Amino acid sequence: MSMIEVINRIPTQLQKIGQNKEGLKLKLKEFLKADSEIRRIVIIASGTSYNAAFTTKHFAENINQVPVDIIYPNMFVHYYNHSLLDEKNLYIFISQGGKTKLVYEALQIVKNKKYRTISLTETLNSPIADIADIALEIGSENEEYLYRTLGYSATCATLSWIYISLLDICDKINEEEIDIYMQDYHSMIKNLMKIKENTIEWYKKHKFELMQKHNFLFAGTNDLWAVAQEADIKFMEMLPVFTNSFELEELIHGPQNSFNQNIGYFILSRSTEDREKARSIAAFIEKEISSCYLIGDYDEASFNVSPESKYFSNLEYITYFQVLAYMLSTDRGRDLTKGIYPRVVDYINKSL
Ligand SMILES: O=P(O)(O)OC[C@H]1O[C@](O)(CO)[C@@H](O)[C@@H]1O
Repeated sequence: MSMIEVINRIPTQLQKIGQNKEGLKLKLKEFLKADSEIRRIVIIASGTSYNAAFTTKHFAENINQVPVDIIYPNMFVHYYNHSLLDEKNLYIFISQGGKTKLVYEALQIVKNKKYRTISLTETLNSPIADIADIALEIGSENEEYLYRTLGYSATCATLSWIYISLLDICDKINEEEIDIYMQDYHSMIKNLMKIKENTIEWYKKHKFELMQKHNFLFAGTNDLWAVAQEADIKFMEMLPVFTNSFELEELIHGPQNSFNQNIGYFILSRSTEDREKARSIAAFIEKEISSCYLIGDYDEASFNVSPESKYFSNLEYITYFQVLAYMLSTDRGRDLTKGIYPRVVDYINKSL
């Protein structure tokens, strides 16, 4: 099974996640029944799992009116002030593999305090799922590659439905409003394969230029910053080349000094969010340094994602980068079934 087939499976899996929303809500309701007040949502996760939490943070904070903190497991276990842990918080531990050592240790810390814990893993048959108060599935079922594409999109989708369910449990949303989210979610799902096809066409025209780049840089604002961060990690682990990502404005607070023509630049933007800033930075890079690809929802963009969704368009944007990472890594001759340095585990092991 090639990775593009995994990417092709994303719409079906997202569909299933949407269909499971009642089951998800019931599990959460049963768990939270005694006390549904949530002061903060605190998420502990690494890599792509962290990026999925980051991508949906803005949505969660807007609809639930509850702050969402996302903390790397190592920071949480060793350097976080554990006296800040609060029984009114909801702690979510995400690990697609279900056995990331520090996510497990972080969960143990919160569990020892008897505070509320939820795990999100690919399978419930995993050490992290075993010790959480409630164990939820991400919805990726069985992703074949370690370089997660389906897992990222599924984690974003499941988190979004968790956030909508939390509103529902507290009677802060009615059926019609839930239906608006569901229709919008389906519009996103329906558009993913079209974006995939358009990306392949776009890639054919830009392949020569992209193959010459030594590094890549991604920037965006709001949730597109999180998508930029996920694109960054995909290119880094798959192509593999060294990459970096920035919040849009931060791009010109230092990084611009290191720009050169060997870097491929991607600026993610929406017409409603900092469009002029994105255009100005792209024009600067394009005229002074090298090609800069504006990835947006408008015609002047180098690639128009043409998103159909209002609330879940980040999953439309990431499709472009998932497909591009696959195309570039394949054309560079990368075998995605193997890590570049499997011997790393002789030095340090991240898994239980
Ligand atoms: O979600 P998990 O299984 O804890 O893994 C964390 C990260 O480690 C990787 O598997 C490898 O870096 C990433 O793909 C993933 O995001």
